[in-house]
Amino acid sequence: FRKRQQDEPPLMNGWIPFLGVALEYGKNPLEFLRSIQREYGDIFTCKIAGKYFTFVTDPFSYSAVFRQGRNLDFQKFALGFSRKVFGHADFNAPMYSGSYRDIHPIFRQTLQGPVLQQLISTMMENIQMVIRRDDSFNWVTEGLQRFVDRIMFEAGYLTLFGKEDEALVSGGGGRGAPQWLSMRQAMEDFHAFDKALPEMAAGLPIHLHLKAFRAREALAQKLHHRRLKRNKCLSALVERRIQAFDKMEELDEHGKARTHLCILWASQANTLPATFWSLYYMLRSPDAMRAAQAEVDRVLRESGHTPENLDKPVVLSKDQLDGMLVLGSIIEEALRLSSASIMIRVANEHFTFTLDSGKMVAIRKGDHIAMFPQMMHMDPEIYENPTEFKFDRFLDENGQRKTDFYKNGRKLRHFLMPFGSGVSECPGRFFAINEIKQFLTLTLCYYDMELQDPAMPPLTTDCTRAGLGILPPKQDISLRYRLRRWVPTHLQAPR
Ligand code: HEM
Repeated sequence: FRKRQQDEPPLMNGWIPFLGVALEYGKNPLEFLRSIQREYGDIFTCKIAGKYFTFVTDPFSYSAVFRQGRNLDFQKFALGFSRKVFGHADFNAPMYSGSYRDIHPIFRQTLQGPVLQQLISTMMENIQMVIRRDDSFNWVTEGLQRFVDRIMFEAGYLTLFGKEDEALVSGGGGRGAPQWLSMRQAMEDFHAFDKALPEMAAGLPIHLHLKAFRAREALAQKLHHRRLKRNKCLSALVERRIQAFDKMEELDEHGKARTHLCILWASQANTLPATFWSLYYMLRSPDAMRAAQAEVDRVLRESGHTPENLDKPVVLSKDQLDGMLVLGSIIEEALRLSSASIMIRVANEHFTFTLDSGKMVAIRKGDHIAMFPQMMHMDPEIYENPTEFKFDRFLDENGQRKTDFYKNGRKLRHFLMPFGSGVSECPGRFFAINEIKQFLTLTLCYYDMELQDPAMPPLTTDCTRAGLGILPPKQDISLRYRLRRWVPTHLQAPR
């Protein structure tokens, strides 16, 4: 057990060798960290599974962490973690680290700025392609999570990795079915792998999780370069990464495929539950439904969806989606309630860290600095009744996006961080918000939807995701829906 040195933060060694406080932390990180914060203040160190994590819990001090770029490293931890779970090469090693430095910026270059429009247009087509395959004009019941995953997994996958050539998939015969069947299998594999991820994050080798291991390898098979290169409409992100990894001669084909698996996971693992919560909270709140439906109707009307072109797919620009502030607020509120990401940096050197309060603490080389924004998202001083869903929490009195939130009478710079912040901030965040907006818009346009049992007590989250992002619900819930024969609501007779 390590001893606390002078000027170091309070230290929680726990009483179990190696594990430290891992069990208490893993059971419910939010409650555990809150209780330590109450006792020891805004900064403290916990031993978790053999490593030392110094938690910075004061949101005003987050900027001080982000300013420590020289002393605190993000890549080392992120690449080490990703290598462990996805099984790709060690890109921290000298033989790869030079070339990998050129690969990382591809995220920002292909997921942000003007190129985003193309990604959004493809996603719009793909969501509608999946919805239009549906023929449930009579009421059907399905798990809400299943409904969301079925549509969003396939649409998101095809948007990034392109569509397989149907003639090749079906041996030249069938139309349509093989692509979706192969997507359904990929979705099952994705869930089998993703479910085991928290345990792998805690250190369990994937080989002890045979089902997850097989699922990971099956997914990687689909992402071999020779197969991806045959696909139509590859995203710029995947195309550029294929070119870059092809230049790394040391990597074999399966090793390259595993690097694409990281992208598949990053693009789906948080988006699926975030979409689930956005739709769930919207359906539960009559006020949210009314406001969202009015916004969707307005935008559809503006983009010319008239009775003459009802059979044509809905097309919305990025600007139109950006202007959908009610949906934006619903999504941000759902993210606030369900996000439990942990942000981690590793100290390159011994250094002194100065908190916003002016207090100084000594940080040891090799220790991890951790931020857990869920503590801020659930702080009643910042968000009144923090466990309640308020669809317009992120709208001001003029209906614009609200950005002023306060603690101790001071305005917060960081008040909502489901996507992290600083150097490691999620590069896919703009795409993610847009694709959830597209999903909500299109499901409101194409379906009548209601929860089977609206009076059921609110779903709770499963709080054991080891800081890996958006928490899934503890269980699924039944959704009733039927297609509306492609008629946008503003063109329907009042119901
Ligand atoms: C609601 C959906 C999403 C949420 C909540 C989310 C959240 C996050 C978070 C918390 C991180 C790590 C930040 C950190 O460690 O500080 C991250 C990283 C990342 N995300 Fe997202 N994400 C979402 C969707 C997406 C999508 C759709 C994509 C891609 C198309 C994507 C691509 C990535 C990538 C590539 C990284 C790693 C960045 C790096 O290594 O620098 N994410 N995301």
